[in-house]
Amino acid sequence: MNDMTLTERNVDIKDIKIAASNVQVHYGETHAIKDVNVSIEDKTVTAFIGPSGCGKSTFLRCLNRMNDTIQTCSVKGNILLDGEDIYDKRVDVVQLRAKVGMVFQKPNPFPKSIYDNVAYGPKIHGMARGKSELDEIVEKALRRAAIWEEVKDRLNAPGTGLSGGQQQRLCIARAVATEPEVLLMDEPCSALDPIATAQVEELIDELRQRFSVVIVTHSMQQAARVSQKTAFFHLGSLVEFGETGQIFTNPNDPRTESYITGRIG
Ligand SMILES: Nc1ncnc2c1ncn2[C@@H]1O[C@H](COP(=O)(O)OP(=O)(O)OP(=O)(O)O)[C@@H](O)[C@H]1O
Repeated sequence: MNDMTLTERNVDIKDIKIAASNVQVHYGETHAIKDVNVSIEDKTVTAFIGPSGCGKSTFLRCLNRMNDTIQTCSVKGNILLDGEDIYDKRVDVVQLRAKVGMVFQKPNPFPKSIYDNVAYGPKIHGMARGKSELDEIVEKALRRAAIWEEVKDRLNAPGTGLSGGQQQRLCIARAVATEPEVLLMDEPCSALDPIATAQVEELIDELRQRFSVVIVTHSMQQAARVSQKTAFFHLGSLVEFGETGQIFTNPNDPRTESYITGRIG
């Protein structure tokens, strides 16, 4: 993808959080991702869009090695986080996933209390020296996920007892509690009503002040609202990547244009 080289996009190398090159993904015989090159910038929301089955989620899962959990899946190519190869044999995937957190399509709180959902990651990563430090981390994460006021009086209640929108914000709190550098979100609003969606979108905008967010979405309105960069995938290839405004108003590739005008999808 020549239009994404650093020089042409005028992006300083220090602003690149994740650099993926020549990424290929197979599920057995299925060639799901075909030679994808993309640079994800720091403190930016990047949206992955494209028709169903084009490989958006597969590529997203490459960025924190979530595909490792799928037996038939093989990932080739190079993915660097701050210049370091995340597929290097020496990389501890648990640490990697704390740095590159993930929020899934369906809210999936653990069958534990609200407090324990958020405290779990910081505990296993030894981030707190005692109970009061852990309490602070939990409160900070719940505040950042804009759900503190709603749950502060029932931290010991089960996370699964919250509404869908609250559960998703709890999952976001759980993901931000380990102080990630990148947050991957796979259709985070697809199970939410418009009010909860608006809350999560507002939150995404706040989160990007601190780190880079990559969001897979089927909603072009959502991509246009929340992202600064957009990547359009089609049949496993990254067809076009650029400023969100440009992709939606003046795409370079006819396939992007067909998708955003509703002719393919
Ligand atoms: N676990 C899996 N095993 C086998 N094939 C898979 C698996 N997950 C995805 N695929 C295949 O890989 C391709 C890309 O799928 P992927 O889910 O990444 O697309 P997507 O763009 O995220 O789709 P959607 O928008 O429908 O969620 C598809 O052909 C899909 O059938």
